[in-house]
Amino acid sequence: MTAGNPLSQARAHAPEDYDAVILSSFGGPEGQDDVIPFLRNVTRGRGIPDERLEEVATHYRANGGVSPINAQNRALRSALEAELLGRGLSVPVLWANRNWAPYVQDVVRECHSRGMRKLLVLATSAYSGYSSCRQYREDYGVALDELGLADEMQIDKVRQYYDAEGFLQPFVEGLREGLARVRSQLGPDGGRVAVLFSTHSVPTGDAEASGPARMEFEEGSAYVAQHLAVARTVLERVGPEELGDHTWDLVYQSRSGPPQVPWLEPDVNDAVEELAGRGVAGVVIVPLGFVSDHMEVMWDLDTEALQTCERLGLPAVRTPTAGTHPAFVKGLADLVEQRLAGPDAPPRRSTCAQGTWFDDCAPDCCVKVLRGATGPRPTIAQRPAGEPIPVGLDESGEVRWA
Ligand SMILES: CC1=C(CCC(=O)O)c2cc3nc(cc4[nH]c(cc5[nH]c(cc1n2)c(C)c5CCC(=O)O)c(CCC(=O)O)c4C)C(CCC(=O)O)=C3C
Ligand SMILES: [Fe+2]
Repeated sequence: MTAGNPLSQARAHAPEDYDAVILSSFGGPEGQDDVIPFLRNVTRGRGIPDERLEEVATHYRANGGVSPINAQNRALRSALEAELLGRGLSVPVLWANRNWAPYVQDVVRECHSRGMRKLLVLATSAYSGYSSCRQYREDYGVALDELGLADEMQIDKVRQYYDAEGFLQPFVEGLREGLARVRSQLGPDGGRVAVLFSTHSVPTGDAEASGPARMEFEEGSAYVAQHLAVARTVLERVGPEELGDHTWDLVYQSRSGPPQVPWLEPDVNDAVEELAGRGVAGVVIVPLGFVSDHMEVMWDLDTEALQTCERLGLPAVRTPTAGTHPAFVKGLADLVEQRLAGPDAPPRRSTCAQGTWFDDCAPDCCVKVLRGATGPRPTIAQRPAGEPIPVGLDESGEVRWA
């Protein structure tokens, strides 16, 4: 999709003069004493069993109580600011987290006291869904509400960018290298290699609620459909020659929550067991759901899933996430530039979907009502009630609004 296309125009917010961009992330502990307070922040009001918290704490404890995510975000923040400056855009890039300092509410308050009134949020999360999109919108909606600043400040958010070239490219390169490494361990007779695209599992209810309520998606879920679309594009880019004899699947990791609540499956470890039973010779795990090699990648894939492969005698590789890959930093800068008032914004392009995702979500997009609440929490980046919302696609792939 390009700038001149009426479809992408309908999805796009008008350009604005933003005072700052806020790189918005999950946050993580910076030492042993932070681990439990961090996990309490993450799970507040969410019914994660205590045993699960103790279990997850060990992942952080084994790494000195430090999550790699904060260092990765500091590096991404400065790389993005430098890239924007290189394009003549001297907008400051700040950093804020949901679950650890610097907290969203503190950063918003600080921006306000420095006279900033228009902010643009860029989340470290590429897909649609409650945890990956709407919850970021709520972080800011709730902060504005609690600070009493909703009338004084405008906070917008960059669209979901799962289909952006810069997000995709590191996965393409990683899969190429991963395949070569696994095949070199398989020897001359080779064999079938399983490509496992791994993402964060979510409750099936969240998966089904992802995307505008009346739009239809493959497997009934925008979250799942977007991952499938990216996986297929990555495979297409790598090409049949380099893929060779292979099979591929979308698999899930990092499940939590009470066992009676259904989450997306199969788990990556179960998938590996099953493939071993079917005679697969090697495995390449592509962490498709993540933008950096944080704890969920380091532990759930590099420690657990690769151990499962080793136990089954399968040569296996986990490929990198985007991190601060130059293509990713450029891609994020393009997304920001498309939102800033200016003459030469790069065109909005999608590598794999029917047009890029919406800048502003419908009120019913990815809705989740938290336990004990009477309705959804306040959000930013939402189309006002009463405005047309996307309800489906016609035969030519154009969005229908009603
Ligand atoms: C979709 C999704 C993403 C990807 C999108 C995005 O990036 O936002 C993501 C990322 C992350 N999840 C992370 C960590 C955790 N997630 C938890 C719990 C949960 N995640 C969920 C979903 C997601 N999570 C859900 C539905 C829960 C259940 C409870 C709840 O609804 O909140 C828990 C609680 C304990 C447990 O794991 O059981 C922890 C510690 C870290 C930090 C890693 C680090 O420190 O390096 C990151 C980047
Ligand atoms: Fe998570």
